[in-house]
Amino acid sequence: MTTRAGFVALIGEPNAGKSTLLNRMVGAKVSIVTHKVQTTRARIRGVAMEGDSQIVFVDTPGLFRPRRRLDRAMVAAAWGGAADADVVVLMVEAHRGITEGVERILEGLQDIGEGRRIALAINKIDRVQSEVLLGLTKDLNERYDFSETFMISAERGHGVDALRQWLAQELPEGPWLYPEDQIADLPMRMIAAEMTREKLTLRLHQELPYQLTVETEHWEERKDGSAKIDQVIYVMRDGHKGIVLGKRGETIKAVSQAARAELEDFLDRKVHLFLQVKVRPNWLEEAERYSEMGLDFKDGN
Ligand SMILES: Nc1nc2c(ncn2[C@@H]2O[C@H](COP(=O)(O)OP(=O)(O)OP(=O)(O)O)[C@@H](O)[C@H]2O)c(=O)[nH]1
Repeated sequence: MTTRAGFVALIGEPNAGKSTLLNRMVGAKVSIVTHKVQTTRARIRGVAMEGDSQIVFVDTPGLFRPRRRLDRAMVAAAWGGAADADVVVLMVEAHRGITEGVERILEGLQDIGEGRRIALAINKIDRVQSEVLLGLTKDLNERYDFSETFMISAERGHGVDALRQWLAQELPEGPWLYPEDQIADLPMRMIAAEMTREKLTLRLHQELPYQLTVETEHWEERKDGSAKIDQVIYVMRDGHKGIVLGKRGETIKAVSQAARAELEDFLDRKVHLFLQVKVRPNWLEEAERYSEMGLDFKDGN
């Protein structure tokens, strides 16, 4: 049997549908989808098996114009992920077409495209008429010579199998990177932290977009089959702590319940989730935090 294995980077503007596509291809909720933009802060990978190929997905943060230092790290991470990948898939939203952001990514592709397979996936085709789609396909292929174009709806699953099959056959021959039986629990701690962060983001809306981070500190498998998970929510200021806790602890309680329910669903067993809120000032500026969030692709990690 000839096995294949390699890395696939999904790139695109924030909200393009990268997480949704990743979840579909991997078949489990490994990367968190919310309606807010720029939610994918960490490098979260999922692994999909397709025939004899093992596809390791790198879900990059949104590529957007850097503003703060963290944003620059995110952009570097996004391109770093693409530059390390065997195959890159650029996702473009069908109804938005060639935006300024897409233009910038197309320019960036010129630098990393050398000797790499780059596919175009026009996503959200459920939102446009076919004439629009054909026009967009033509325009994009005139600007960049894509190896292949796919028209997909990540949300509805249209075209996703074809894309996954194509990716599988494009990967280099070689041994699998992860033992098949380990795939499911690859980044469990990270997934769990992302679930809590998603619930916080949904609950707090505009109040605290970036200034918090969640880490899973402890994970204990109990004899009765349940899991005890301890997480810390780090905020930047004392004032933020109060917001996360809410009046009489209502916010944190609701977040904890929602996250626990999702974790139980995902793990298919009982979960005891303990959340703590701690202040860690200036974490945005701490370089080592970047690496914990998986943002330093280039440093051999
Ligand atoms: N109509 C439609 N909506 C979609 C489709 N795919 C994704 N979406 C929606 O688009 C929004 C963004 O999807 P995400 O998967 O979070 O996008 P992302 O590219 O990972 O976003 P960032 O994490 O910000 O980089 C969500 O509300 C999805 O439900 C699709 O095929 N059709």
